[in-house]
Amino acid sequence: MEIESVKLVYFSPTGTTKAVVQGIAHGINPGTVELIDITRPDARKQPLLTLENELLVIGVPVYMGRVPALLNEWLNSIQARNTPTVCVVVYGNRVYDDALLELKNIVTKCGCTPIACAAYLGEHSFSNSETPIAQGRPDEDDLHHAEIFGQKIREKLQSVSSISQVSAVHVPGTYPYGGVTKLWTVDFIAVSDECSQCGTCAEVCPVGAVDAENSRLIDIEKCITCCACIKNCPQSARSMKPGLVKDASVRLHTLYSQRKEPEYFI
Ligand SMILES: Cc1cc2nc3c(=O)[nH]c(=O)nc-3n(C[C@H](O)[C@H](O)[C@H](O)COP(=O)(O)O)c2cc1C
Repeated sequence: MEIESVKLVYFSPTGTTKAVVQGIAHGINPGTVELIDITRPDARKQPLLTLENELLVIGVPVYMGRVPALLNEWLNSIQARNTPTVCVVVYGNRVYDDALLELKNIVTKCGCTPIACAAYLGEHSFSNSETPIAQGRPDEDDLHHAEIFGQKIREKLQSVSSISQVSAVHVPGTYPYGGVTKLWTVDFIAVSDECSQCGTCAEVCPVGAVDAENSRLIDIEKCITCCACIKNCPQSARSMKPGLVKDASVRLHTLYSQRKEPEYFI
């Protein structure tokens, strides 16, 4: 099978998932790559339709060992017809639990044919200069790994003449899934006087939780604690208040300091 085009789909509030799937696409080296960034709420209003002659690469971060629940509706609405698909989860050096299996099962139900899956490492959303967790990842080695994985995907597809000949992929995980889908409802963002009300935080929020006129106003019922607003603030005016999320950051920094390596299944 020749790959003519790749649809690169990603949800990536702090950019690590995007970097990983782009690294994989680099290795696949197709004619064209269409980026489908589903991070912003507007982008998730548009359903995805794909066919057998396209390759779909879908990347999501791991939230509490699961596929982020806010993506369920959009992911389940994908309309595919035997589309060869690569499932990728990116996690912050703790665990990915059953998230990869969950993503694979969701896309299979939508008509996709998983041909390869992988779990990569990304700097943890809760990481900061005081309590770094997987800081700087994906790094050069991770991106090299992603490129090699991309080349292997290409070779796998080139070794068959139709999608029906592709061997099944097995990934770790069990069903019913472990992990947690309900995220914390927590008021954890401190905004300093450095804030210039530039509106970047509202723009980058994947769930529209930050008020565009007053960046101090955060709807904590909507907030998914992704930290995109903290990490993207041009004035570094946003940080974590003492409490649940900051404590988690300290705990993760202490418990998960040992470097984990990416894995692929093909
Ligand atoms: C609410 C939430 C839950 C998370 N749960 C996990 C987890 O269970 N295991 C893990 O290793 N990392 C976890 N992370 C970290 C992210 O998976 C990781 O930082 C990822 O690289 C973020 O992707 P992004 O840069 O594309 O936003 C969590 C992050 C958030 C915000």
